[in-house]
Amino acid sequence: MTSIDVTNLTKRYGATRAVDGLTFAVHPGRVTGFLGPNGAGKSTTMRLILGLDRPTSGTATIGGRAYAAIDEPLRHVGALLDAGAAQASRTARDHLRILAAAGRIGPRRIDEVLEQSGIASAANRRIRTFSLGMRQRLGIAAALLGDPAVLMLDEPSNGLDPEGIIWIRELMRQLAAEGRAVLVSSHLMGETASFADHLVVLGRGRLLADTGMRDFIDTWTTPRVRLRTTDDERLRNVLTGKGFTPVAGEDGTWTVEGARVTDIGPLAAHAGIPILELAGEEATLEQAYLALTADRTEFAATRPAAQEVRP
Ligand SMILES: Nc1ncnc2c1ncn2[C@@H]1O[C@H](COP(=O)(O)OP(=O)(O)OP(=O)(O)O)[C@@H](O)[C@H]1O
Repeated sequence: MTSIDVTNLTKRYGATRAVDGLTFAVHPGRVTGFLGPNGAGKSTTMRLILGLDRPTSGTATIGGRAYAAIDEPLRHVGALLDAGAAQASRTARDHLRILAAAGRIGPRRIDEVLEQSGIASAANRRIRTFSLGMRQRLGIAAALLGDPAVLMLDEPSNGLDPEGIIWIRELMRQLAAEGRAVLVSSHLMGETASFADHLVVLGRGRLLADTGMRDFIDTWTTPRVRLRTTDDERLRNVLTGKGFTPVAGEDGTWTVEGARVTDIGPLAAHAGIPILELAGEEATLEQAYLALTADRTEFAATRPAAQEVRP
């Protein structure tokens, strides 16, 4: 089982610390979402892991080895960093053929990954005729070519249509279920929530969070319950008496911050208050992420949406 291990990794570009003392691991068998505002250092970290840039200090290893020390690296690590990098005058098949030959990968894999990426019917077309989504699929096909145990994908949903977004989500879940280590950067919180088990969040090159998805959401959001009753007065009195602050909505419902249905249901039952509706409101990854970045004020400056986050 192969992991990615980043240890005290720092990369300076002149006065900019793109990556600053970063330590985290990407474990096999799960999808790790890699989040952070623009310029947080996600792409730089991926480039350092792939040996495309040299760290100022610290290490990044895959299965305990630096990328440059791995024999036949395409068989161990697949990466999608810049889907625009493929030479536009080549066909998709030729592009993959050249990569396969360089990585000493048998040509049989080419058809498999073309099929798996949904571009088999366009295999003999020149890449210059490809849409952004097709280029993205070709980049993913290239990443899968060596059947690697580790995958690193930078914004893989970029340019994909709704069907493509569902495809990439299912593909990542499948790759993790097969026991691979999958690191995926994204700015799309709804998307990330749909495929990631674990999160690594960066801000200005530093680690802000390294935690399970559920824990992250629970830590950075407050639960909330919405309910409706025929006896508003008693409901308000009972809940206020228990330290809650129910807020009446215009549509006749009440909202209670900091409460779960398991808090409110038994209280109402015990007091004999008729309940017409009782629902917990699921907090989202986006709310949690914005709360985290709002809490660290240096990351909130460019994020007015943070004001919409529940306290
Ligand atoms: N080759 C380079 N030379 C100088 N500065 C660089 C270089 N590459 C990255 N940087 C700087 O390093 C910081 C981190 O950039 P990076 O692209 O890693 O962030 P990111 O989290 O991937 O951002 P985004 O979400 O916008 O892709 C930024 O301030 C960026 O300007």
